[in-house]
Amino acid sequence: MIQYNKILIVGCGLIGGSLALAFRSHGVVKEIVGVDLDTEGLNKALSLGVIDAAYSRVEETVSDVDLIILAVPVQQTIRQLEILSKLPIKKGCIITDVSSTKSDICKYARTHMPKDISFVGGHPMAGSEKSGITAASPRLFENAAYILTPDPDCDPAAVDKVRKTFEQIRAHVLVMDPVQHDQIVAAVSHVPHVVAALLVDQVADLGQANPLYSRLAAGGFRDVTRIASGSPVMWRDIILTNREPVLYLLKDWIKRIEDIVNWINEADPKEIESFFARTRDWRDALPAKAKGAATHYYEFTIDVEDKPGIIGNVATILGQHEINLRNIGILENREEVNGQLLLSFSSFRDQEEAMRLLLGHGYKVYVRE
Ligand SMILES: NC(=O)C1=CN([C@@H]2O[C@H](COP(=O)(O)OP(=O)(O)OC[C@H]3O[C@@H](n4cnc5c(N)ncnc54)[C@H](O)[C@@H]3O)[C@@H](O)[C@H]2O)C=CC1
Ligand SMILES: O=C(O)C(=O)Cc1ccc(O)cc1
Repeated sequence: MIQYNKILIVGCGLIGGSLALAFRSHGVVKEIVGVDLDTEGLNKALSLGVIDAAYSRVEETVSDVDLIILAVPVQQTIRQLEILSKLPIKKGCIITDVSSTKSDICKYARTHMPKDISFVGGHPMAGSEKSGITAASPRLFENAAYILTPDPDCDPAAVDKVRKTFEQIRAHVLVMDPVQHDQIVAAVSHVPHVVAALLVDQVADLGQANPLYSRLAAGGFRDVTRIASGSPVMWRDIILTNREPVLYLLKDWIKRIEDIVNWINEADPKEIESFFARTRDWRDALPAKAKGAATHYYEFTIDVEDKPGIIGNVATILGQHEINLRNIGILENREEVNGQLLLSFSSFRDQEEAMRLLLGHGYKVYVRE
């Protein structure tokens, strides 16, 4: 079992916060310190107990940490590596990152980082369209692929330690070359993001002249465009650091769009049906989504006042009655949902019992569909 004395998380948002929570719940670390430019988010991470101490710059806390996690947008990750390369880092400290693209970062680390610092590039294939500490979850990485892209010259003991660290939070670690990584994620993540944004852009333009477009944008449109709600800064950096593979695939798209335009133009039923049949078959054959953070079988929300200690209060009520709370999260996006605090349980019995208790303590309870 891996246990670090002190981990530094640079960027206490969705991914940094989720890693901190997962490390805590799996005994990976004794103390977690956080750095973030956004003081509001950083203070929230501190008051929620996600981190033990908060700093505004890495310089203030770096000297005695054993593992540094860079969880900031891609271009900021490179900037942080530059800063770290000039600081007195503890001997044996390992640096890893979580950025969605790997070639530029790994190239920078290989050419600029001191040789006695082990940098192991990383990318958890788990996340969401939400940002910030309030969207963080300790179970985000359970059953998710976690890709590592170590340099061939990196100390194998450091790579092994990083692998074991992420396995301990129940992720499935895969080691691959950064260039291959970027080509694959361009197809399964980056181009889909561009396409989702294009779909939204088209309907948004049409909607300017007619509000019925947004009123009728339901079901399928919402499913296929969910990811377009992601952080614009994060996605800007991803696209700008993976230009070649993204451009290659978008040019391929133009050809594919031309094919579909031709089949529709020619009213070709055979081609149109066979296109929908082969894409459905491939989609249906994808492995079933593993049970992870996104799957909460028994959950409800409650209304709570925005004051310190409220989460602790709810957790205490449930803990005193030995109800196993699986996850607790603050909902920022209140669309179609009553209640700000989402509680998830492993069983229907726990959910029912928790609802009864919290109602008894005066909380307003809302069951989700
Ligand atoms: N959102 C997702 O689903 C996933 C994101 N990633 C990668 O994880 C990284 C972080 O993304 P999220 O956690 O989603 O974003 P986020 O926006 O939730 O968190 C990023 C945090 O970094 C802070 N930050 C930005 N620049 C900084 C700087 N120079 N110094 C200190 N703090 C700084 C921000 O204030 C923010 O709190 C990105 O590189 C992204 O590509 C990887 C997998 C999934
Ligand atoms: O919202 C989703 O479903 C995502 O796919 C999130 C995501 C965003 C960026 C990544 O590099 C990895 C995962």
